[in-house]
Amino acid sequence: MLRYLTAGESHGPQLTAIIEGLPANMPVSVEKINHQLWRRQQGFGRGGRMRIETDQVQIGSGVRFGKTLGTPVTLVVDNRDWKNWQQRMAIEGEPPADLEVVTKPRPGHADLAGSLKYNQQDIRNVLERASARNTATLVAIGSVARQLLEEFNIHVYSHIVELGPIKVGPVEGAIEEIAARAEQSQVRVANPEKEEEIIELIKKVRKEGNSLGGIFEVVVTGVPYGLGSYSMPDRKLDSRLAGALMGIQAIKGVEIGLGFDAARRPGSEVHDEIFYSQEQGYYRETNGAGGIEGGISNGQPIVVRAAMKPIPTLYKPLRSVDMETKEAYEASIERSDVCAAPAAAVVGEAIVAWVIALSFLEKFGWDSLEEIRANYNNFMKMVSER
Ligand SMILES: Cc1cc2nc3c(=O)[nH]c(=O)nc-3n(C[C@H](O)[C@H](O)[C@H](O)COP(=O)(O)O)c2cc1C
Ligand SMILES: C=C(O[C@@H]1CC(C(=O)O)=C[C@@H](OP(=O)(O)O)[C@H]1O)C(=O)O
Repeated sequence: MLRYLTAGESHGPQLTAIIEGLPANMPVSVEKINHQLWRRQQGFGRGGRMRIETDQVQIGSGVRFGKTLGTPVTLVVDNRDWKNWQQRMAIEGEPPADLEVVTKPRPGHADLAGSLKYNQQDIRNVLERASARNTATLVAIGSVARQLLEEFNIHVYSHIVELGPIKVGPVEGAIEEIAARAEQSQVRVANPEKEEEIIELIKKVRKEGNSLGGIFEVVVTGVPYGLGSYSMPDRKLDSRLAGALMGIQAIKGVEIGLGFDAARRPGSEVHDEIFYSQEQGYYRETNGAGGIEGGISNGQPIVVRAAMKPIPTLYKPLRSVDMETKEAYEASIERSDVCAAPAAAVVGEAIVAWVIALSFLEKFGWDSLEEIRANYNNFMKMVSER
């Protein structure tokens, strides 16, 4: 089974991920991982921390001469901010006498529930891991998954479809072109006319001490029939995608294909009719299902959207209560993102790539790239003959 674990605090020395279950002989490029890490750090609306960090991965195991060994792969990303936190985040010793203990929970963050659950008097012990800093490790593991998928011509793209109240609107072209335009945009939108409006909105919201969320879409092309299964809920490709996307900080909703809109339409305007031709085999003219029927990929592009709530740390804070004094307070904020939806889209791509790779290996085997390729080619032939 392909699986991963991540570890690391936001202001600790480093973030670590271990991937287990990758096939042997698969190319892994550090440069490609670093490129994905760089993409996650972009996007208008981010705060001061992104000027400190320049995320770079180090591979500590499982790869030799650029190829996997079939053994666990360790990925490490250093926190450059660590040097500013060494006393406050020391691994050993006593807390410094002047340590500022965090006792003021922010609505919308893990602060209150986390400090009660883990019996922490210092909310820093909660927020350090609840923070989305560790989405860097998700992008790193997702980038490795992507490199496996690329071997089979499977590609993952994303763009922002809504940001706060602004709908990007219909965007023209094939997904590759849409994603290429989004890649050039400071807010990952494929409609350049909307970019300025969105940037102005983020500036205004920042000035007001407020924050914004957004909705991003991830599309995967080249996915063969047969990933996932209807046989058990946890094997359904859609349930896996929804769970994985919901695992990203601040994601509050996931839609596959038409998603919530499917519930508002009659069946004739939802389901994708089936056609057959000698050249194409079975094909569809629509993709309301978003590439998944009965929990199984149906050969169409996978289309999934996720909704991110606004950032909880506000420069003009919401009302809360100091957990030590029980008094109402309005906290002062050091720094925060105002909008991180474009970054979340890159994390979304990564985690979607991970789920597709996991389901791909489940279908075609785990041990070596050559064996997987033979199984894949055989299955594709079987499908083309039906
Ligand atoms: C890429 C990214 C960046 C984020 N940046 C911040 C931030 O700067 N400040 C903040 O309060 N929350 C930020 N968040 C959101 C919080 O991490 C998140 O709301 C919090 O962990 C609570 O989890 P929940 O929203 O899933 O309930 C960010 C989320 C993502 C995905
Ligand atoms: C560090 C990252 O995002 C952080 C996510 C985050 C949060 O509360 O989730 C809070 C901020 O961290 P800090 O308190 O250090 O400014 C963001 O910068 C990152 O994306 O790499």
